[in-house]
Amino acid sequence: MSLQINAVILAGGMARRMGGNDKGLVDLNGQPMIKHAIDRIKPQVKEILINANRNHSSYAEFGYPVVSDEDSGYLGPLAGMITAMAQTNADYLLVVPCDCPLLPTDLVSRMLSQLESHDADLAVASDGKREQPVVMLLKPSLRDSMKAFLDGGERKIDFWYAKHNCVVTDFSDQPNAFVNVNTPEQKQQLSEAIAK
Ligand SMILES: Nc1nc2c(ncn2[C@@H]2O[C@H](COP(=O)(O)OP(=O)(O)OP(=O)(O)O)[C@@H](O)[C@H]2O)c(=O)[nH]1
Repeated sequence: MSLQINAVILAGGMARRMGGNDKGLVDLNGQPMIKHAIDRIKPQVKEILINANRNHSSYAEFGYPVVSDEDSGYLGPLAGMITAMAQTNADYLLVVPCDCPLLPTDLVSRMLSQLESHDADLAVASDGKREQPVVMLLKPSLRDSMKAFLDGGERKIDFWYAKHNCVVTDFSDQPNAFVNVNTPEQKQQLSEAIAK
């Protein structure tokens, strides 16, 4: 029996460094930022969920369900994850942010293979220098633990996964895969690099 893997694309942040403009909808080389992530992830998963806290009708135009954080307090990415984990019936949930337009096309296969070979609960991606805490493959059954962590006032994702059986999947062979866009200047730089 093949495993079902679904994805949530997190677009629920305030995007303060982008001047408050909704980062997932900001144009990058002719497409909304989130569309680049969707195109990378779509072939790798069965279903996609978009997690956004504003502009729902714009996000709905991509053709996937859109959900807001259960708690509307902008509690950070973990809030989006627990919302998505409650709504999925998949074996594993892939979590990615909306602001990484160059995500690996072999993200799921490599994380899953490592996760299974280590009998781990979750895999987190690394670019070889840093772990990428908002790029994870995890079991939805971890939701209770994540919710308790968040309810306890904690926000740091790496502190949460350090409590679990976690493997780090190395993507240092794709050094730009997790380039992320937080500011208008970074958007301009990436736009020029993609266009070359
Ligand atoms: N659901 C949800 N996602 C969030 C929240 N805060 C950040 N994220 C998402 O987590 C990822 C990383 O977010 P950041 O870039 O650190 O935060 P941001 O709010 O988008 O941007 P800044 O305000 O500039 O820090 C992005 O995909 C965000 O959309 C939140 O409160 N809820």
